[in-house]
Amino acid sequence: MATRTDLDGRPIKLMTICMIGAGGFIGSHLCEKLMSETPHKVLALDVYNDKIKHLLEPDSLPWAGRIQFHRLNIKHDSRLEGLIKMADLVINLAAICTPADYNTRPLDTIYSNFIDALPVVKYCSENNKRLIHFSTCEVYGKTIGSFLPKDSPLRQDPAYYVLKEDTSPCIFGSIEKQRWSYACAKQLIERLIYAEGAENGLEFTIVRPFNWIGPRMDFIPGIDGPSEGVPRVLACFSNNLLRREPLKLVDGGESQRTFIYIKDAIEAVLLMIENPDRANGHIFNVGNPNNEVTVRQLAEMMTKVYAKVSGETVLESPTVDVSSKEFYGEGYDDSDKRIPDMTIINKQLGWNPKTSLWDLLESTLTYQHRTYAEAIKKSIAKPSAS
Ligand SMILES: NC(=O)c1ccc[n+]([C@@H]2O[C@H](COP(=O)([O-])OP(=O)(O)OC[C@H]3O[C@@H](n4cnc5c(N)ncnc54)[C@H](O)[C@@H]3O)[C@@H](O)[C@H]2O)c1
Ligand SMILES: O=c1ccn([C@@H]2O[C@H](COP(=O)(O)OP(=O)(O)O[C@H]3OC[C@@H](O)[C@H](O)[C@H]3O)[C@@H](O)[C@H]2O)c(=O)[nH]1
Repeated sequence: MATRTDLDGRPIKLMTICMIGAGGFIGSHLCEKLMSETPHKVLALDVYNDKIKHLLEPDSLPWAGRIQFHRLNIKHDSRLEGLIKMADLVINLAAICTPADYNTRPLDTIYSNFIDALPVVKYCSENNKRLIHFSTCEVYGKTIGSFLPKDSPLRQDPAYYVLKEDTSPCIFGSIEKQRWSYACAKQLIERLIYAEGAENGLEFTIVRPFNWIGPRMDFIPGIDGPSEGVPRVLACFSNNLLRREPLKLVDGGESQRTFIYIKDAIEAVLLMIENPDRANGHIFNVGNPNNEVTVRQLAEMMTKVYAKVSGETVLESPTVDVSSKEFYGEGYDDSDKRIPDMTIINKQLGWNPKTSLWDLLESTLTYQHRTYAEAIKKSIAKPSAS
């Protein structure tokens, strides 16, 4: 391999990366990228490894020996500190991060996103290890604009809705709206990491992903996850399309999101990994401001794209309205709109997202159809005994 250089033309040093939560959606794509395009070594830690099995076996893979899986739960495993000590860089992705859990399992959500991350931060700080920690765009909560009257012209002013790392406030709902248990726990761990940087010199980067989507996200209920489970919206809508059921629009599908293709986002993470001088001490929004839709528009686009890639007709009523109380239960609330400001990541890393929403849905739904259509047909033909 030719000498690889960073953004400032310096040779990139070979690293051993301790990746916690490597078996999840983002972790699987990051491991794939690191194995296929870099010479770095990965200590992959997770409770599961199904999504990275293709990188671990067989032994003849070109990167054999560069990725090592350690099955462990960071809640209670004394191997954690030793593995962190072996690494040059720690990336923490481990978390409960599906909205259906925030209001129904608030304790697990807070423990997972705050308490369980504490030893990781502490071991990094004590052992002088660089940390890239995955936070979330949810730390911004609701936009300032959402509190203005519906007909206020200020709602059109980006100052009232674009989310900026260094100036936007974090606006959550009341305590009984347990939806915010996740965002609040993530905010506190961000503050703790920032304080470790300020007081003890911890070298850190905080990533705030804005709805990264693509293949291997979450699970399809009843196929590779629990039948009653509620994954994030991409998997919910994929499941509905695969089963020829109407897509469920929570509270009218009026919330707005910007979706980014996982492969674009992973490019940004690789730049952070390999350009520590430009990434350390920063919090980065990583999203695609050009791909904004309401959830209703997302449902309509996914319906069209799925018809194209599967060759199936569209249902007469492709969507159905459902209340958030019915879908998620008591204590659900929502972020109204999420547009990332890209100034900081652009300036520090020169990164920009590339893939349009239509294109990313086309490749993702092609994957969903290829991976799940047969299994769904079989499960429908042979309903489980009850
Ligand atoms: N995907 C997104 O759009 C998005 C958006 C915002 C924030 N994030 C953040 O990015 C990170 C990764 O998200 P993802 O989408 O890959 O989620 P994911 O659920 O697919 O991955 C998380 C992984 O962490 C593992 N994990 C959880 N608790 C663990 C523990 N105690 N010990 C060991 N492993 C544990 C899980 O088994 C899972 O494989 C999370 O911190 C999440 O909050 C993701
Ligand atoms: O079937 C569904 C599922 C979801 N939705 C709606 O679709 C929107 C997006 O829902 P998602 O499940 O993808 O999750 P959210 O965007 O609300 O939160 C996510 O944001 C960033 C991360 O930290 C987490 O991965 C998650 O909290 C929400 O408004 C939700 O109410 C539906 O209308 N129907």
